[in-house]
Amino acid sequence: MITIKNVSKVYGKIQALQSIDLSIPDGVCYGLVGPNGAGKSTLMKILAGIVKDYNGSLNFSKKNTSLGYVPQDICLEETLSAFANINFYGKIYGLKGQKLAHRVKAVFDEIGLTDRAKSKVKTFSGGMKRRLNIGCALLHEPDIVIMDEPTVGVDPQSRRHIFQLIHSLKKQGKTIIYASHYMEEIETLCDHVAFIDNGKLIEQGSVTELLSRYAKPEVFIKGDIPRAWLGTEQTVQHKDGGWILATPNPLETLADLATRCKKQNIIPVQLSLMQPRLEDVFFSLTGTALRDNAS
Ligand SMILES: Nc1ncnc2c1ncn2[C@@H]1O[C@H](COP(=O)(O)OP(=O)(O)OP(=O)(O)O)[C@@H](O)[C@H]1O
Repeated sequence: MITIKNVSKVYGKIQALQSIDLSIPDGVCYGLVGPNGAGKSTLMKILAGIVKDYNGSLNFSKKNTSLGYVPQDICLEETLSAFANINFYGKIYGLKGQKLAHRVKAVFDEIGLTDRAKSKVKTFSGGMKRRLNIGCALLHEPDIVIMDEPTVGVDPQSRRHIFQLIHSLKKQGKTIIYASHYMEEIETLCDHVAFIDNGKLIEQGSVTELLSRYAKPEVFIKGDIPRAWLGTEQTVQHKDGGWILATPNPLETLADLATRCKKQNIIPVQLSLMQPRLEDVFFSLTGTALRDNAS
């Protein structure tokens, strides 16, 4: 367990973090979500021991916890080969000899770049550089992997690869702390999430718990259905050629619509529950969509 207590950080006049309290259980993938400038990177740098002049306290319940940190900005020497870069980081993490050679090989396999090990980094695509950047943090088999927006600017193939890698790290029981402003990624990868906005912790909890607490499913109906048919008491929004109905009782509304369709011999193209999204949770907490602020 990582316990973050009352952590604050100022850069000159900028309050980057304000009284953050968080507990991160072992073995989970923990998402940090917030718009640009929210304070995610600062918190990660504090966790990684890069930013040291902060207020508050940080406690790792396990003694001698090892950390791997994947920075937001790619930190590789472009004129050297992928192998030379990985080897360099391995040495920084204290590996040598057979152990270093074994881990370098294993990491190249994990990031799917074995056949490009001898190529210079400057010949790599953005996605390949990201994968190599991640690999550099895994050489010493850390207990905790901190990843700061590791999929920014990557192609779909590399993104898939990064996701597989994270699933594999989860299976190995690693704790992963993952910052992103892509909600879909957090929903796919993370068990827990903390929303940060303007340096403040807005809310945190398990993804399932937050979804059920803040966002209700909606009902979607699509077909030859005029707005008036849905009645005036419903909050209705037109989307993707159909209607989204916000309702406190989604199952009842669904059943009611099905009954009415049957009675009137209307066959909708689609009649379904729309699952709530983390984006909706963020919106209900802050009144803004994450992407309004994100790049
Ligand atoms: N070294 C620094 N010097 C001065 N201000 C900084 C420094 N690092 C971050 N900040 C400021 O602190 C605030 C939080 O920045 P931080 O990078 O932690 O946010 P973030 O949520 O990671 O944003 P992004 O998604 O854009 O990386 C911002 O206002 C930023 O401009």
